This record gives sequence, structure tokens and C-alpha cells, in this order.
Amino acid sequence: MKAVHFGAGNIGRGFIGAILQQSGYEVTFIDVNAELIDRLNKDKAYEVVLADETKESFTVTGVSGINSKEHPEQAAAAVAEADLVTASVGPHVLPFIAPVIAKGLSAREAGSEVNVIACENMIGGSDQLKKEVEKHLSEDEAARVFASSGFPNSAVDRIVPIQHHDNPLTIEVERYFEWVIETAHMKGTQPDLKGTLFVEDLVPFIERKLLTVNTGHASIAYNGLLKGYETVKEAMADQEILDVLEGVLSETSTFLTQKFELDKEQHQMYVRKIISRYKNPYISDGLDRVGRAPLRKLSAGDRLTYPAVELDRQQLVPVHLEKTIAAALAFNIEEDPESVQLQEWIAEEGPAAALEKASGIESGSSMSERIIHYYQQIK
Ligand SMILES: NC(=O)C1=CN([C@@H]2O[C@H](COP(=O)(O)OP(=O)(O)OC[C@H]3O[C@@H](n4cnc5c(N)ncnc54)[C@H](O)[C@@H]3O)[C@@H](O)[C@H]2O)C=CC1
Ligand SMILES: O=P(O)(O)OC[C@H]1O[C@](O)(CO)[C@@H](O)[C@@H]1O
Repeated sequence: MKAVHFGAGNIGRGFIGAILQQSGYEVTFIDVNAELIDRLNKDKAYEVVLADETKESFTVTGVSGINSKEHPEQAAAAVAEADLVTASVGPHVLPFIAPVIAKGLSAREAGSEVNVIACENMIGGSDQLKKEVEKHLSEDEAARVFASSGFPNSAVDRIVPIQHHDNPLTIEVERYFEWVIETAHMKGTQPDLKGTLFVEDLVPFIERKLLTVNTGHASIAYNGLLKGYETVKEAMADQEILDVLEGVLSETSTFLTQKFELDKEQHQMYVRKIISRYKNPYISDGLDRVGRAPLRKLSAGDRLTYPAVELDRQQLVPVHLEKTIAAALAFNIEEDPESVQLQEWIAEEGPAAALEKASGIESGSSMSERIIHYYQQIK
């Protein structure tokens, strides 16, 4: 069986690629990073190390790579022959991998079924990828392609920080992982993927994950940076950061347990497990990485604004989410293009207008006023 994975980065090598290989797939990574692709083709294998006291490691073998910047036609041919296509490139990169996927799917043998699964931190990632792919197909082609290609949404959870190893392929990951895949939009036989959960409806799973793991993480990053910390480890040693984290997760818990009628005790156990994962002493994760791309993280359907607005609609004031949104407005990292853009908006139009542009929270609304009040306090 052949799998093609777009994005040979942290999640690609450290999580999805490893699961695919352990499930019997021969994995071809497609990436634009020449160093990674050349090394994959040279070594045909890489090492995954578990970030815990055991430091156990295993080798992912039988892998190769295609540089889609240099050889887009080879990348499309790999998609045409694949039994499964997956991607972890970042939500904003989906439009750039779509032409190759469209070309590959169009070139498949008539009726040969395949699934394309986006593994990104977002709600409806595969739906979004499908929309991007559709832009590169005529109406007739789209009807033919989508009759045999499924785009099941998925939720992926494993903390894989930026890596620093002599071998650029080596990757250190936490032992914990969760990959949930929606069956509703799947074509053909369900793939047999080790340790993966298949569910009919992904919405409760992706929202529970995004609004807990990722909201919590974002609160540590934005509030931690305000206090001058550089890593999650440093921030997690500060009681004030822990208090905001608890507050944020208590607010998203209120929203999630109500919306999905979750068992409160079980959900609490889920929250506690996640907080213990942030405290993993064997992982050193930069707050700039965790807070990266603040415009995406502040956007209306993402981890901060979505739960805050939903709670506000219920006349509940999500103080900790609002404080975290204010802290996100202050995210100022010059290597991060979204941070640069955000700071330009704030400088040119003021924080309330910038907040509205980034999140859709209307300037002058009571929520906006509270957030801007916190922002002024920070400043
Ligand atoms: N790192 C983590 O712990 C987790 C990340 N995620 C999600 O996984 C996705 C990827 O994140 P990471 O692996 O951390 O990022 P990363 O930056 O390590 O990997 C992304 C890879 O995509 C490649 N890429 C960029 N443009 C491309 C293109 N046009 N075609 C093919 N490849 C291209 C990059 O060269 C890079 O190797 C994001 O959506 C992230 O939210 C989800 C769960 C955990
Ligand atoms: O990958 P994103 O969406 O930029 O966010 C960084 C995130 O990556 C992760 O480390 C892994 O899921 C999250 O915990 C964190 O919130």
C-alpha cells in the first residue's frame, strides 16, 4: 500500500508518517524543503524518539520524498497512484498543495477510490482542502474526481516542538497521540491505521481538542510571553499563568460540556491530562512556536474567538479568554509574518479595529471594549 503525505515537518514525520508506516504503508513525503527531501531519499528512514523518561526510539523505514517545488509532476503522479493521501502543512498552505492534489486525483484510474485527509489544527481541514482542490478542476472534472475521492476531516493531537538534532530527520515527540478521522466523508474501504479512532461525526472531537489542547496552549503562550518567558516549561512554573490557564479551560469546558452534553467528570479528566502534557519536563517548546500565526489563532472559527463569542452569546463573560485575546494582540515576534501584520494594523488603525479585522469581534461591542481595556492595561 502506498501513502503520500504532504509536509515532512514535525507532525508529518513525528506523527502521521510514523503511523502510516507502522500500518503497512510505504510513505512518500512531499515537501518544498530540499534539505528534508534529499535526506529522506538518501537515508530512506528516520528516527522517532519519545520525549519521556524512557527516551525509547524507533525507526520509520521505507520512506522517500518528492520536492514539489522542483518536481510538481512527480508529486501529482504519486497522488495518482496513492492508496491514501494525508497532509500536515499548516492551514494557510492548503491552497498551495491543492493544484498538485487536483492534478493527481484527475489522473487516477477511473473509479479508483482514495481518501485525502488534512491533519491540521483547524475545524473542517479536509473540507477546506477539498474546496481548494475544486478551484483547480473544471465542473466535469470535479464531479468525476469527487465521486471517487473522499475528504474526511480529522483531529490530530501530539505535541511536537521545533527540533534541534544533528540529523534533520530525527524527531522527538511526546508518547501521547490522538488521531480521530471522520467516516462520513470517506470513500471506499476504511483504512486500517494503527491507534486511530474512526467516528461518524468529528465535530465533538475536533472542537473538544481545539478548544482544550490548543486554547490552553495559546493562553500559556500569549500570557507567558507577556511575562517575559520563552518556553512552555518556564511559563508553567508561574502560578499566575496556571491560574489563567485554569480559567480559560474552565470557560471552554462550560461551552463544550453544554454543546456536546459531555460528562463533566470525564471532561475534567481530559483537561487534567492535557495540563499534565503541557508540564512534560522532557519537552522544551518555545512560546513563539505555540503562539505562531496570531491572525489564524484569533480568527472567528479558531481556538480563542470562537468559544469567547459563543459564551458571550449566552450572556456569560469569558474573562480569561478575553484576557488571552488581549495578550494575543500584544504578540510581537518579528520573524512571524502574521505578528508583523497584526502589529501594523494596531499601529495604523488602533487595537479595536485590528481586533475586529483579525477576529470579527465588532469594534465598540461590549466584548471588544473589555478586551481593549485589558490590552491597554498590558500596554
Ligand atoms: N507540531 C505540532 O505539535 C502539531 C502541529 N499540528 C498541525 O500540523 C500542521 C503542521 O505543523 P508542523 O508539523 O508543526 O509544522 P512544520 O513547519 O514542522 O511542517 C510543515 C511542513 O510543510 C512544508 N510545506 C510548506 N509549504 C509546502 C508546500 N507548498 N508543499 C508541501 N509542503 C510544504 C514545510 O516545508 C514543512 O516541512 C499545522 O497545521 C499544525 O497546526 C497539529 C498537531 C500538533
Ligand atoms: O500548530 P498551531 O495551530 O500553530 O498551534 C501550535 C499548536 O501545536 C501544538 O503544539 C500541537 O497540537 C498545539 O498544542 C499548539 O496549540
